[in-house]
Amino acid sequence: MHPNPEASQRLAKISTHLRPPTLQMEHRSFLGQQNCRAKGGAPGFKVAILGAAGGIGQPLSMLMKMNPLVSLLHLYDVVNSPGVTADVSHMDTGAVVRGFLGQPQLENALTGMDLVIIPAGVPRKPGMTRDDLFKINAGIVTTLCEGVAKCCPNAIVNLISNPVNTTVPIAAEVFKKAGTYDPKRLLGVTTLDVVRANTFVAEVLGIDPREVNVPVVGGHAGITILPLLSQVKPSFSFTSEEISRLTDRIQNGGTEVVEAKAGAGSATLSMAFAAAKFADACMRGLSGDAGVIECAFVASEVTELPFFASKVRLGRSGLEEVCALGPLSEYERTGLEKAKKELAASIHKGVSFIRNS
Ligand SMILES: NC(=O)c1ccc[n+]([C@@H]2O[C@H](COP(=O)([O-])OP(=O)(O)OC[C@H]3O[C@@H](n4cnc5c(N)ncnc54)[C@H](O)[C@@H]3O)[C@@H](O)[C@H]2O)c1
Ligand SMILES: O=C(O)C[C@H](O)C(=O)O
Repeated sequence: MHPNPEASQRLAKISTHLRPPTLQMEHRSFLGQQNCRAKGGAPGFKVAILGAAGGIGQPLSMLMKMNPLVSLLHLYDVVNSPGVTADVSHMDTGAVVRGFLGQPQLENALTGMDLVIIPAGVPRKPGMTRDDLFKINAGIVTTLCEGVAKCCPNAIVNLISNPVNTTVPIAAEVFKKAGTYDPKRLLGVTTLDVVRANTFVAEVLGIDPREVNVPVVGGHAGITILPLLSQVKPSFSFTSEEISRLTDRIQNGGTEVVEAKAGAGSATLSMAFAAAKFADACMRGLSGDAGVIECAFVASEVTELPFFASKVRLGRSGLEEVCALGPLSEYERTGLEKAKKELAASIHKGVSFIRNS
């Protein structure tokens, strides 16, 4: 007999209350039903991750579950989302987690969402360019964006799937076709380029990377990734040798990871970190925070190209302002011309993929 029968009774009550229903809840949430935890209706954003069981998707799911701005987290994938959902849902943070598996559950995954983050698609292997992913990922992004247009046309979309320079124009065309396109709500995620640039520059300056801010403009592939080292904060005068070495490393940061992973994929952890940072900025903007500035690949009039990555201001309606490039060095002006040529072809490829389909 327990020395304190009252405490023993209370404990028994708590443990029967906790264990079996928790398991039932995980199961029920997979049927798209209301999760018990949702009944309080905590204020916050409803976020879906499409491709949640992948290399990026899993750590990103964890990071979004940790974000206090998220009240409901929908994890969708065509494989393995039940396991990721069960795992992440046990974290004792505020967001309610629901899982969705396979195409028949895509609409339930998307309905009511404020923010949709898309890291679905195949990653590179050594020797491949991001453009080599086009054949498979173009179709995946099209299907997912058709779902967004139908089920949550007002959601902000953070598109991660490569090649970003082409998948963003594809998404725009899908939304135009559906009559839901709003350039303020479609953002290609290029935050990893900024994250890398800050880190590599901080190494040279010998300071904490969190104190560094390098705008990275253009696009998200090779020479289209254009770090504006002349605008680095805190300001610093690099030698030409430093500029060329840093630019090369930032442009090839993705390849550095692909080669180091030797066939096991591309950047996942640093990308999840970057995506979580960008999603947080989007939600802060939506909440009405002032002065939220990030770089992203968006519909733009900063150059003659219809899409371009640059600093943008995020606000209550998503993309509130595309910032001008500011003064460029001679080195950056030359880089910009080369970047624009490649970007024009990548954008055209995405637009024609939908218009000729
Ligand atoms: N924007 C960037 O900076 C950046 C950085 C890194 C990677 N990426 C890109 O992100 C993508 C994902 O990379 P990863 O390493 O996570 O790949 P991964 O293969 O580990 O994961 C991709 C996930 O997408 C899922 N998926 C495939 N088709 C789907 C569909 N139709 N609907 C929903 N989910 C689907 C897969 O099941 C898998 O779980 C790649 O295209 C990669 O090139 C972009
Ligand atoms: O390099 C890749 O293929 C993935 C991603 O675009 C990256 O920059 O790490």
